[in-house]
Amino acid sequence: MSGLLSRAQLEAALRRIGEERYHHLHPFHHLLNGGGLAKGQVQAWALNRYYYQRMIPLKDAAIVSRMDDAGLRREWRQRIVDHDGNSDEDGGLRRWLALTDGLGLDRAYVTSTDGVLPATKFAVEAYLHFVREKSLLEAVASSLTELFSPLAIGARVRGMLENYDYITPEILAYFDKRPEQATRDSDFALAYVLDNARRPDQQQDALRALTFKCDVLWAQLDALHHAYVAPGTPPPGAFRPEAA
Ligand SMILES: O=C(O)c1cc(C(=O)O)c2c(n1)C(=O)C(=O)c1cc(C(=O)O)[nH]c1-2
Repeated sequence: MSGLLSRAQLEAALRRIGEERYHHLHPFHHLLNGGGLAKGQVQAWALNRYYYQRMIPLKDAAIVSRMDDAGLRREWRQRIVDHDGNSDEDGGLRRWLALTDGLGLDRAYVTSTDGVLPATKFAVEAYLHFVREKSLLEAVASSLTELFSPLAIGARVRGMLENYDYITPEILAYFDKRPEQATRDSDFALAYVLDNARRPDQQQDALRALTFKCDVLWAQLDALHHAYVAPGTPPPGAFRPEAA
């Protein structure tokens, strides 16, 4: 059994999980950032990730519904506003659709989610089930991948702008706001986890929750890689890029 970790040790252990398992290490992201993908493969990435984007506010609403404390709910509900906006014209989800529009995908096809890979759906839905079924501490800890997203997003935006002539700053506007929002959100979630994981078993739960979430992100990229890079066999009914 592991003993009780100090705050600093727990934080270091959480950060180590990100260094070892976060999706910036995935080969599909290396291809995406480095210009190694054809346009159809970039479309497949944006189309599949729409499924993740769309689940995030549902996942955060599930977390809010489990919080007894009004102050906590007030803090967490901002995440839902960030994604849903205050009208159809703004919010992260709307900006994600600007990306899929900009890549030439049909809006109705994207929002139907018909072309999304089954494995993407299973991974993303596992995240929603996790935050509903596990403790609030584990649900909050599972959001801590956001500690690592600003660096990953910076490298992605730089790489995509440099390597694909059809990618513009407007198309990638979704990512403009994320680093600041992710830093705010993950600072709050990290303090919550460090304050509330007081027993060794709770600390291990928090570490396992973050590992689980890294797996959710990794599995989405595995699915993309298998379907669209090698061996390149999308399952029946999934999005198929047009021949170049
Ligand atoms: O582009 C990325 O690499 C990336 C990663 C993550 C993440 O680490 O889960 C999120 C996002 N983006 C993101 O845009 C986002 O809104 C978001 C919400 C959450 C969450 O778990 O609550 N993660 C992420």
